[in-house]
Amino acid sequence: MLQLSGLTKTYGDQPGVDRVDLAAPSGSRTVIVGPSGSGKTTLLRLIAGFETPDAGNITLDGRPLDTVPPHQRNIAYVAQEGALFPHMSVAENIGFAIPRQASNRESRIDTLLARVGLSAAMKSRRPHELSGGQQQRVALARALAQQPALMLLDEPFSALDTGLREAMRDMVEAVLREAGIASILVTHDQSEALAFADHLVVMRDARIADAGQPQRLYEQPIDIETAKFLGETIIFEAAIRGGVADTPLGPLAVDHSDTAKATILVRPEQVRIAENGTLARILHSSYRGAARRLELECQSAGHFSIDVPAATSLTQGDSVCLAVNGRGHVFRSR
Ligand SMILES: Nc1ncnc2c1ncn2[C@@H]1O[C@H](COP(=O)(O)OP(=O)(O)OP(=O)(O)O)[C@@H](O)[C@H]1O
Repeated sequence: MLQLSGLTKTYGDQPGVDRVDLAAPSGSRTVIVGPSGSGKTTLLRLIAGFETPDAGNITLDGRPLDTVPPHQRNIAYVAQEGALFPHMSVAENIGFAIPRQASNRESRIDTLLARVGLSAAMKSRRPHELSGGQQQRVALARALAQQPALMLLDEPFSALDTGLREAMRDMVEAVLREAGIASILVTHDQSEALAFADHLVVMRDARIADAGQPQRLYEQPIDIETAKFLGETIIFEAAIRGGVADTPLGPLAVDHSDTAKATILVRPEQVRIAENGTLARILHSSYRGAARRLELECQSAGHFSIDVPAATSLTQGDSVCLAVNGRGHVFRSR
């Protein structure tokens, strides 16, 4: 189990990471998301030991890491571009952390290659003879060869295109799960974060803005900024009476006690077209293959977009009635 408490790192007068507390149980998958400059990479580099904290501490399985150099931390690091040794073959890269004299060295390299979905024919290739996705697979195999307690993944899929990205993400998740290795993944991509994480951390201005189970963060984010960071939003103010908010989209059950004025979140996918309900006008309709996206204007709930079946006959200028599924979320802080 990795434990961070009060972890702080400042560059001049610029906070990199500010009083961060975090626990990652063994075998867990933590994802850190946040806008550029929010401190994600700094946090990973502190954990890896590439940076020294100004305050706070890091323990792994109860052992303080303050004075432990990076290569003795039992932590592997996979960077954005893989950073393979260019002059070494695939086999030599993967075998880097396996002692030369180990009798099972070759078979371990073969097992790791297979585990990341690469054929044995790749063994003698150099990194420049591999695609971006293959290079990232080798980087992952090299990190797995260290048999770490914790794997740090800093935007490891960001150089790959969408389809490959998803395949790689699923592969990495499966491999780490099988090996029982805890991981901390940094990404810019909200959907990647929600898909990979069992614990999601949103960073902002060097601090943790919100953390918890991905579904909780998506449905019940702590504040408007976190809500917007994790997906599209419809936000309005309304009074709550008897657990029901009187909203521009009609009466809506909410997760908060009664108050005269609350700020409420609804996700656009909760909104559907209904026989009757709140009137909205279609400003724009665009075909997206699997669905059609309607950009709507609703007098008091503003502009937002919803996806409907692609075959719909609704077009720009039409009026529709809207209803909301599920509950609205009331922000506790703003
Ligand atoms: N070596 C450094 N020297 C000075 N300032 C730094 C250094 N590394 C990071 N910072 C600053 O610390 C803050 C956090 O940077 P960090 O790279 O951790 O953010 P990030 O969330 O990983 O951003 P990105 O998503 O763009 O990679 C930024 O304001 C950055 O300018």
